[in-house]
Amino acid sequence: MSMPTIKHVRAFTLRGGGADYHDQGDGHWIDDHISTPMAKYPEYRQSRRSFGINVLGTLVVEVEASDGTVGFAVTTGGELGAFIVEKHLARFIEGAKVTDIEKIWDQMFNATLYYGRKGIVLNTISGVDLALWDLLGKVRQEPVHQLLGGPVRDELQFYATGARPDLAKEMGFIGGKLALQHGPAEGEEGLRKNIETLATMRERVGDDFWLMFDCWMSLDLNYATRLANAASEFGLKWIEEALPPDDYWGYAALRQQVPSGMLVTTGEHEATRWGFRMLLEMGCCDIIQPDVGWCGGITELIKISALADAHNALVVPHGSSVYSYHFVITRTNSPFSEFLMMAPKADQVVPMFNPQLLDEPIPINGRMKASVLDKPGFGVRLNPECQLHRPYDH
Ligand SMILES: C[C@H](O)[C@H](O)[C@@H](O)[C@@H](O)C(=O)O
Ligand SMILES: [Mg+2]
Repeated sequence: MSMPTIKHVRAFTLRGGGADYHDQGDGHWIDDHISTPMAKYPEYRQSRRSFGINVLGTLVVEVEASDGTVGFAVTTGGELGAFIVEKHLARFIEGAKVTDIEKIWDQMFNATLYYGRKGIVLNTISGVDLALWDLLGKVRQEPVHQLLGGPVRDELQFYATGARPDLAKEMGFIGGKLALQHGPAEGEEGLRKNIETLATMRERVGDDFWLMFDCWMSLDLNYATRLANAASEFGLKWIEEALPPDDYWGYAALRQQVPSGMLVTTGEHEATRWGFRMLLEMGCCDIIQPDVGWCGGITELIKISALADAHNALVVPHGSSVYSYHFVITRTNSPFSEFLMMAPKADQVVPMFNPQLLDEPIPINGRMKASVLDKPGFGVRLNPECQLHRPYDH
């Protein structure tokens, strides 16, 4: 069966929310005194935008096939990613068949090995890979989940990340993940405030609703251990990304030191099968949380997930909208998903990559039927009202 070839790949940038979901305006919970590795500097403690969490913006990758079919994807990457696509990766994409996804990935990864391996380069490779899966699905008129082997369950269930786990419970989510607001630089007073927040939420949600802390790489081993022990009294289900991503040794120690039954999770800033092999083989965590738009795309996440399965680890991808939903629904070791509450007060369910993706599905009562995903590719369209900018061409 002859398959179309890829005629063009184009890279655009977009600002304002979307895939770079930290790129929000004032008054948003996601930028309200969240603990980060920069919080040791008081001038960078109140707002993550102050130190540049949103400098990259969204990268839009578009691939057009010889039969006129167009696939696309969005991820975090902006102008840096656009440069890498147009000036470097395009040569491996244009002229290839729409089915050459593995080969294109291998060439993109090995050709950028001298300056890539993780971070913006893997974000960019992920964006291309997601666009290629979208294109293949559209050419074959099949949803991506069907290309991956099909659903293993009838619906997805979600926990919600945001400032209001109490409202998330009312909306039908299975749990609520709080962004930790105080780190080591704020001493015992900060630790007490963290626990007070957890205690208040536990009081509101009762005993059977998951509560988690997301520490966004901001702690040290001692603080994380003390936080976990203090939080145990209020049934903290997991402590997420407590340490910097490269501190595999610290994670391995933390996992031995947290109270019995508390889970240690990490991985959203890790990339490739090799990075996750380190996390798994060093016993760093119980759940890995790759972001499919940052770890290498669907093509790499398939490999990461199989490795995790062999280690009896769960794979719960970091919130990445449809790009992870189509994956999670097909994996037995991905029993639930994250949904990032992008409404400024975390008081209503809005599409995660708002406003960039039209037809982006949202959880209803904390769940999403697999049938909602039964549209070709990832089943979303780029919002034509979003002003695309193409900073480079080739
Ligand atoms: C809520 C966290 O601080 C981050 O903003 C979020 O992007 C990520 O860590 C998550 O797990 O959702
Ligand atoms: Mg996280």
